[in-house]
Amino acid sequence: MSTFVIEGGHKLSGSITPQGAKNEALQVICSVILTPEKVTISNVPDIIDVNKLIFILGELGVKINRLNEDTYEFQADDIDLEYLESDKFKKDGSSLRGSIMIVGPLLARFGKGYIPRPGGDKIGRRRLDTHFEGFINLGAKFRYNTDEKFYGVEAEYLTGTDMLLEEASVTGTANIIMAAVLARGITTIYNAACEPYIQQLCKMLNSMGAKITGVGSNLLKIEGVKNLGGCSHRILPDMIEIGSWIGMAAMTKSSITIKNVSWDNLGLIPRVFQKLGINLERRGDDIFIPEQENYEIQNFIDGSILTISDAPWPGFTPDLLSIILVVATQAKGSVLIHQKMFESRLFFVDKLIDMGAKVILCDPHRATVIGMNHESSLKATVMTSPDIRAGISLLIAALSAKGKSTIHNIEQIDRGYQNIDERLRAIGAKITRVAAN
Ligand SMILES: CC(=O)N[C@H]1[C@@H](OP(=O)(O)OP(=O)(O)OC[C@H]2O[C@@H](n3ccc(=O)[nH]c3=O)[C@H](O)[C@@H]2O)O[C@H](CO)[C@@H](O)[C@@H]1O
Ligand SMILES: C=C(OP(=O)(O)O)C(=O)O
Repeated sequence: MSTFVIEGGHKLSGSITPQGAKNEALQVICSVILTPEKVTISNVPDIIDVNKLIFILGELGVKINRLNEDTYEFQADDIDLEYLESDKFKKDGSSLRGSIMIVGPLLARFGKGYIPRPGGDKIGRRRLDTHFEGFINLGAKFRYNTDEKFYGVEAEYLTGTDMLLEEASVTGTANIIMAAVLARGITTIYNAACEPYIQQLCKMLNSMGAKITGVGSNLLKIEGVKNLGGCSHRILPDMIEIGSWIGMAAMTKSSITIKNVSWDNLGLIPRVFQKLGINLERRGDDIFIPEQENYEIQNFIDGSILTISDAPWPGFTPDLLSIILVVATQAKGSVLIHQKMFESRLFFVDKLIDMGAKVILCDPHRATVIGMNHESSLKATVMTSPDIRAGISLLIAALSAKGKSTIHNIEQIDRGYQNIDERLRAIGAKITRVAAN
């Protein structure tokens, strides 16, 4: 377990460039399984989760050629399906959430897809029903080994159909799309997730020869094709990282420019930070955040207290709520944070309370934050990162706190943030990585 030691209370300045999006990378890298031809993907983030997925593809027999630091060429022309039944795969596949998305493409192209219960953040129940109901609708046979927690789907071929998803699951939608592109006939997916990650996946698949319409909406129409070919694809900047840096600038009273953010793909993200009173300017495709001594939370028009909650896209992403919460601790005013999707993502507020933040955890889904308007700073402390977004939120809290904080279990942060300590040091953060013995 490695650790960050952070000396807080220093202003940051300069510019930071977001990495490629983790959640898009996990989808588009899985899609290379759909074709025997070469696929080139650029702006791939160098993070633990993505590297684990690339490793799994390599074990599956995909040829992987790293063309430069962030660009890979993949070729799935000699897949070893036996690996899927090995103990090794049961271990490798369960180490991240994104591995679940190899199932759809494997099923579509090879007639079978297996996966151990995937990992990812322990932030409450994370069911996979949407994925497997989708495959079953396309004609696959499903089995689940409860002892081994091992899922499997098989089909000689898949047949397009109309389906209405019970929930707009992000990875579930991606998985079903990747299965349906090679199915016989037409599939419609209603209540589809439509995050930029999904839009990017659809654009990439279309450039490989798929026929997907409705991209960006919650109703997708997919006309199955016989084969897909190669393509080149560039991953968008990581919108969750961008939100993290906006929050970090406000909490540390710093002036920061976030470069090349692909503003048009950020949805409500800038607006929600503005509701906390944070000034930010669009400059070309950059976001400039000026130094601000204070930021004041806007109430609703009728004067009632602001609520910020998550919702499937184009609603506000749940992955930024922990960051919004920490930033609110130093705002002027109060806000209710309502994390609707996940059951255990707000428990980290105990650490913020230890640091002096005024937060009431109303129940596992809701927390009221009474901002301190920077009148007293958070106190440095020792903490452990429970999940990726709580981890970055605690890191932001530590950067704003007076004194030396320690964050253990930073692998949880590294799995989604590339070289974070080095990049933050470049803009003035005093952060040191202490490797595990
Ligand atoms: C690798 C990856 O891409 N992970 C993301 C993906 O996870 P993932 O695809 O695993 O998450 P899902 O979209 O399936 O659902 C997340 C949770 O929200 C609940 N739910 C979902 C949809 C809905 O309409 N109502 C609802 O309550 C689900 O029951 C589940 O508990 O999407 C999540 C939701 O944006 C993000 O937090 C994760 O970062
Ligand atoms: C919850 C997240 O990731 P994962 O789905 O990989 O656990 C996240 O990125 O915030």
